[in-house]
Amino acid sequence: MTSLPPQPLSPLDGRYRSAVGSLGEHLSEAGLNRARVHVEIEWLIAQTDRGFFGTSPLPANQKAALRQVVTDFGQADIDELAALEATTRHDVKAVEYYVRRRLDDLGLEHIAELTHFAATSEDINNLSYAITVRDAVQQVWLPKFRAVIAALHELAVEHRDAAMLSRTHGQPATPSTMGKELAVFVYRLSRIAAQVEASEYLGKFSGATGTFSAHVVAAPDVSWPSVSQEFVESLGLSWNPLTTQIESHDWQAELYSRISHANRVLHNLATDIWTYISLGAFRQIPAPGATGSSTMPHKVNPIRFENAEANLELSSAVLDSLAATLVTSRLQRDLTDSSAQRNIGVGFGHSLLALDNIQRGLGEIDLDLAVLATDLDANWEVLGEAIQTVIRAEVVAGRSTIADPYAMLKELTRGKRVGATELAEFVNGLEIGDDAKQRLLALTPATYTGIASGLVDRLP
Ligand SMILES: O=C(O)C[C@H](Nc1ncnc2c1ncn2[C@@H]1O[C@H](COP(=O)(O)O)[C@@H](O)[C@H]1O)C(=O)O
Repeated sequence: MTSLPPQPLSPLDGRYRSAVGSLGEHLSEAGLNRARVHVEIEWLIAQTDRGFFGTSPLPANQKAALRQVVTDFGQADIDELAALEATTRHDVKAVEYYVRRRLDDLGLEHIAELTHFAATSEDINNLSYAITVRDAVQQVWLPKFRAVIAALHELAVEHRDAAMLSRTHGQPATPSTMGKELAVFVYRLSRIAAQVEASEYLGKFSGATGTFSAHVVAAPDVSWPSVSQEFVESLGLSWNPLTTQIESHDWQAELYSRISHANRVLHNLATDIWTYISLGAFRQIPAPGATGSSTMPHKVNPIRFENAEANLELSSAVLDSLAATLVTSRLQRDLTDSSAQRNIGVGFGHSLLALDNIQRGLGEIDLDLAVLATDLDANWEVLGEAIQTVIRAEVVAGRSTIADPYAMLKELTRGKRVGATELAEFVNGLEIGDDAKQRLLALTPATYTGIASGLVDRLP
């Protein structure tokens, strides 16, 4: 047997590439390296702008040329960095040498020694991760998450009045509407979206052990904490003033826990929709040319929701692991964070893939109102709650002397099938006020939905 050409080990880079490829712009090794080059170049510009060590601010065309190194970053640069790293065996040192070469190309050798000046690798790495994770969240993950919420919101509004039998413990319970049940998820997911939106992205820039030691010994008169703060903030990040060698990664733990929480709520949604499909409440719209089962030709399987379920679990496994491991680093640093952070894209990728499947799945289902109506009509006993509650109110109001209405309704309905006629007879025989009796006689399982429809309108 001949060996296969090199193959991706992760399905995210294989069969699912088209659904998650946009994350690679930020959370890939190349995305990280481009951000590192960006940070190194901005640090060069920040230093010369401040005239450190007798330098002058670079003219606009030279700044533009330096920044173009970042905007033009492509395959040749990826390869060059890989070749450099093969020698240095240190990824950030490779970036430094790459930037120095670009300074040579641009005739800026006189500032070469300011490349990576006073910086430790983590100064570059933590800012690069903060930038790439921020951009991945804001430009890719959140828009997809918001699109799923919007699709769900639309379905909730469309089905706001679609009465359905509820099932608590899987058993028939007080009816609701499909719109209200979907609105619950819209509300939950929207809260998490707002939390993710408000996430903080922290950065440190303070040298090998967070003490500015190299900085101070080279330039004792500079207010280095201010320079550090200004530099970190100029990259659109929040400044972390007090760290060891590494940024402490608490913001990452917070963010990954939030995404993982979103995954779990989405998992709840996926399994609920799966169950509604299984009960016949939602019909699946067959895709032309698609096959459900290789042997049972009649089948349309809920594969979108099943795929989402699996990928949400995988995403949370990775993100939970990152959230746990990243907050510990022995003494002033160990390198476990570096190795663990390589998998941030894996965590986001599985979540994004799940979102894509949920979005597509939501577009391929149709509510079957006839099935909902049949289901409701087969379960009149759910009105037992309505009747016993109305009797209680009548007793308190002095219009009834019925003793223990709950027990009375339990006797009539518990574990039994009770039809419309039997219930009407029962209500007619009750000693309660006429108003209450008429209200109960008018009630059907399909109208016993309280203010479920109106609750949908309360969605923000
Ligand atoms: O500024 C410094 O470099 C200071 C140095 N600490 C380090 N900080 C950041 N990166 C470092 C550090 N040490 C190694 N490396 C390089 O990290 C890379 C680890 O590879 P991987 O496990 O694949 O993530 C891999 O490229 C390693 O070479 C220290 O001694 O405190």
